[in-house]
Amino acid sequence: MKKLVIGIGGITNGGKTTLARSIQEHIPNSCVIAQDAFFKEDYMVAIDSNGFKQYDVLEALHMDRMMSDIRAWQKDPESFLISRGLKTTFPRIPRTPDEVYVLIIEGFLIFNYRPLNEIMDKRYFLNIPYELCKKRRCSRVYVPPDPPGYFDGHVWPMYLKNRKEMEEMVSDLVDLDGTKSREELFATVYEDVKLESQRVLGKV
Ligand SMILES: Nc1ncnc2c1ncn2[C@@H]1O[C@H](COP(=O)(O)OP(=O)(O)OP(=O)(O)O)[C@@H](O)[C@H]1O
Ligand SMILES: NC(=O)c1ccc[n+]([C@@H]2O[C@H](CO)[C@@H](O)[C@H]2O)c1
Repeated sequence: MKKLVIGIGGITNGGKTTLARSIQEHIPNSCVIAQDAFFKEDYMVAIDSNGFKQYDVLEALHMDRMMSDIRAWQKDPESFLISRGLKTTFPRIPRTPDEVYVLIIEGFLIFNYRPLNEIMDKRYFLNIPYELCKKRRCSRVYVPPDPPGYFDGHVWPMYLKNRKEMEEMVSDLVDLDGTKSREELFATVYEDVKLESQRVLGKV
């Protein structure tokens, strides 16, 4: 059985979730683990001197829990897919040498966390400019909702800080222009993931 782990990271509202889901829908035996599902409960998140909840830092996330889900997938991808209610195309017996299970790890701080970084075979980074990011973010409702001034007071400065840290840790990111259409982004990454799967199988 072969495995492929891809990371779809990037700026908030860059389109990570949209892209990850569309890849998952089109690649058989794939699944998504999304970092946003691991935010700590509101009362556990620190507050800065301006009263802003510090959500855009690794400390706001249960990274240990995220890693244990990932380890469960690594140990037995087929059972993991079944446990998530996803279909597998491979029969349990007999196994064929052409099986590739694909894990898509999606999130805004996935490349800043070393244990996660180490297990990814391919890393994509979705980026959009400040104005578009602010516009998209302001049209979304998070739980809890962003308080007034949150984007410029917390989200953007943290993005700049996290991005700098990430650039010191990883060098092989594939940059994706998040201003492109959903279809164009999907097509680019889909073709690449298919190629990576062939590579994992030793066919290219
Ligand atoms: N290629 C695109 N073109 C235009 N709008 C898009 C595109 N991709 C996603 N969107 C829209 O932008 C918003 C953010 O998308 P999405 O939730 O996929 O981003 P994200 O990076 O996962 O955000 P988050 O910061 O919550 O993690 C959504 O309203 C979505 O419909
Ligand atoms: N619990 C949540 O999902 C949550 C709560 C508050 C803020 N956020 C924001 O999610 C983004 C990453 O997708 C970050 O920029 C957080 O500010 C998420």
